[in-house]
Amino acid sequence: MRAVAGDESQQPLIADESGDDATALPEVTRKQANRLIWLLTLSAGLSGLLFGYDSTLVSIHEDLGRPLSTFDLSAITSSTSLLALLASPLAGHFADVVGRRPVIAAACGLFIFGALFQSAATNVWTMVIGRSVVGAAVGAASAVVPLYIAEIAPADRRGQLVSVQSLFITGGQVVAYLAGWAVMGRWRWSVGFGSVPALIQAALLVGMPESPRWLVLKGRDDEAAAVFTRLGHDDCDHIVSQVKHEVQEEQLSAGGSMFKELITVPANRRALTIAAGLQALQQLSGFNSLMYFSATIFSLVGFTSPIGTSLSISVSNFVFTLLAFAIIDTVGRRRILLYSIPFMILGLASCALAFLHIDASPSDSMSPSSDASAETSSPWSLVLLFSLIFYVAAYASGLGCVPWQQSELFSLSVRSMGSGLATATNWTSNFIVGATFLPMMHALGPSVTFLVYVFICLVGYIWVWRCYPETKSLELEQVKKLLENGWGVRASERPSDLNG
Ligand SMILES: O[C@H]1[C@H](O)[C@@H](O)[C@H](O)[C@@H](O)[C@H]1O
Repeated sequence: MRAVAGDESQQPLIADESGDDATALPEVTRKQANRLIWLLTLSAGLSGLLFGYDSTLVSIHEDLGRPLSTFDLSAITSSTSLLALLASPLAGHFADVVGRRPVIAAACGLFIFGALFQSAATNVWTMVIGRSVVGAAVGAASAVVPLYIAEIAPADRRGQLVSVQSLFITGGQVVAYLAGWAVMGRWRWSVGFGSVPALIQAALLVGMPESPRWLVLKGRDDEAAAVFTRLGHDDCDHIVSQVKHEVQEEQLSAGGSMFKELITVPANRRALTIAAGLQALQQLSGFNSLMYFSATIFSLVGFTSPIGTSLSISVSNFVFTLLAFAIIDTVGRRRILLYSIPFMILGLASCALAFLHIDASPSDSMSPSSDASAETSSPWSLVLLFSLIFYVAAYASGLGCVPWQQSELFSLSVRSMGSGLATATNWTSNFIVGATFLPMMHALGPSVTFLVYVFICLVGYIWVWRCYPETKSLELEQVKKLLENGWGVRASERPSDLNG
């Protein structure tokens, strides 16, 4: 357990919220609180399943009134990420004004509506509208769900609980591949199926309490204390007054405007730089080019079952997210990234090498070529497959998961706006990678394209090493202190320095 140097007023809060303190509660109460925290995490995390499911490419081949052109396909696929990037900062704003829970509920409603609308689409433009509605839901949920989970989680399990969302996302991507396969072209079923988890979530939302920290922010202290009690804190008045004190301090220093506070207060500005930087790095390292185009890549290099091979990418992504989930609170966020990014670089570099030996000339189509089975895979194609899986494993155990811890970096009064802006950075970068991957493959060739991602990961590694402090086990209220006088990397690496 840690305290920030020189800040005596934080000490009791740390004791209140630690896992140790929870053991002081009667066993039954502690178990009930644990169960509730898990239930809330899983209910909120269901949005992640929809995020993963809906952010995967839909393969629609007919049935929309005309054969689909490349333009139609890109409009259908990019509408999701475009709307997600617009919706996430808005969701951050509304999560501050009306609360975290109503925004999760609104996203849930949009998921249901969007899924049904898509499955009834009669032409390209109605499909684009359906995808856009789902995109807005994905954007809102991806900004607010990790924030909600971080605000209800005990400090020592926060990393793991927030990572549940990543497990759901990557699980949703596997299910989307499997569903696409199982329905074999009956895409109306696969898009409509997206409404099922959303309906389950709608039912679960009825019993979901508002984030107690947001309640304190809005002066609803009694309600906040009641939620903290249900979450297993035994001295709720104390934690409420600590969070309140924090809010008052922040409001005094910023003079009212949330955006001004985010940009002008140095600790907040650093938090935003780290959160948005990590999200940009997650996307610009190129992972989603595999998610979206791996079937195309595999058909180019002559694999007989490109879709099956692509499934191995999404399954590896899911399996290694489990690893991140298991170790994030013990190894820590920063250390996981410092250990895993070098392996990403290695994987990408050996992909670039393999491509040098493979005759892969990209075509205009985004769909895997159907006569790929005519070619035979060379040993270099196998090297490519293993390198890609290696890269995915390294990505999933670090960069795929860690940036979603973003909300812990922000102090309460700017947390939702900061998380919204960082999420918008994720979707903007996602859009850039989706739009540039195939043109880069054409213009630069596959080897150089992969070397570009190597370069981005190298720069990202150095930046993480210099600027991203370890936040594991710190209270949300403490992280702000860490960022007050610099990036806080040294202080966070030496727990003894943090014990005032
Ligand atoms: O954390 C998730 C996860 O890594 C997904 O697999 C990826 O598709 C998303 O873009 C990312 O945000």
